[in-house]
Amino acid sequence: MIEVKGLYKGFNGVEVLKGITTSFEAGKTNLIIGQSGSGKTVFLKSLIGLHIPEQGSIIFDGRVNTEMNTEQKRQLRQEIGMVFQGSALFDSMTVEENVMFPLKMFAKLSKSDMLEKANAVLKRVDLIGSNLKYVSELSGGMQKRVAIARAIVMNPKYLFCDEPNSGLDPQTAIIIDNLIKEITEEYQITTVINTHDMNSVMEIGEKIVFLKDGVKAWEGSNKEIFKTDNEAIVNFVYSSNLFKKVRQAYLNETI
Ligand SMILES: Nc1ncnc2c1ncn2[C@@H]1O[C@H](COP(=O)(O)OP(=O)(O)OP(=O)(O)O)[C@@H](O)[C@H]1O
Repeated sequence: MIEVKGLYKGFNGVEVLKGITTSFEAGKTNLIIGQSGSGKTVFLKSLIGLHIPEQGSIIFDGRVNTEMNTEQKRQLRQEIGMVFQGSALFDSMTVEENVMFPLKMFAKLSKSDMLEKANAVLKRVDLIGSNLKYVSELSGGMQKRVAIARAIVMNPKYLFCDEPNSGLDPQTAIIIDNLIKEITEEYQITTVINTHDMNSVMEIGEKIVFLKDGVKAWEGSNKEIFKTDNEAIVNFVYSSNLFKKVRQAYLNETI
């Protein structure tokens, strides 16, 4: 579980995050949504430790970020898996080498133990048989699977995903979303996903934090989004006519 308390972060005197308080439970897919420029990336980077907040705290299963020593921070970094926008894989490496990369960097394992772990996660993401292919030979959806396999190979407690299904067709995007959701539940990972995708919100948004101008304007689940009368979130999510109709049908109990 990650608890966030009164988080402030700004740049050159301009506040971007303005006192965010929320929490993200283990085993759940937690989503951060909001308009462009609302502070989602700054928030995600603050959670990962790439930005140092001016005020507030981030508590990782009881460990307060501001109270950790160097060794504790190093330990925490090893418990974090990341899936970046665009996958951020190494083109010059095979699938297997990409997945083993974190193990080579952080774990003292024999080649055969690394291979065993890589194969286990590649199996989990349905990529067995692609071990020796180069990233450039894979489709976008397969590349995301490799990125997910690499993110979970160290058995992370926390998984951060930045726009994990950007650039994918809607069907593949939902498959990738559901894969992340299943893995999150299976391994009881605390997963936080930064997304623009309303399908993801509806499909896997077990907890949604909606940011507006650096402030948490709403939080709740995908089911609650249908019922809420919070104007900010309704206007954001139901900006399309289709979603407006779906919401109305849900409220009228015709779906
Ligand atoms: N390193 C930085 N230095 C200065 N300003 C920054 C920096 N990073 C982000 N900002 C500013 O913080 C604000 C929020 O940016 P952020 O990237 O978090 O938005 P976002 O919600 O992720 O947007 P998008 O959906 O377009 O990715 C923007 O006004 C941006 O210019």
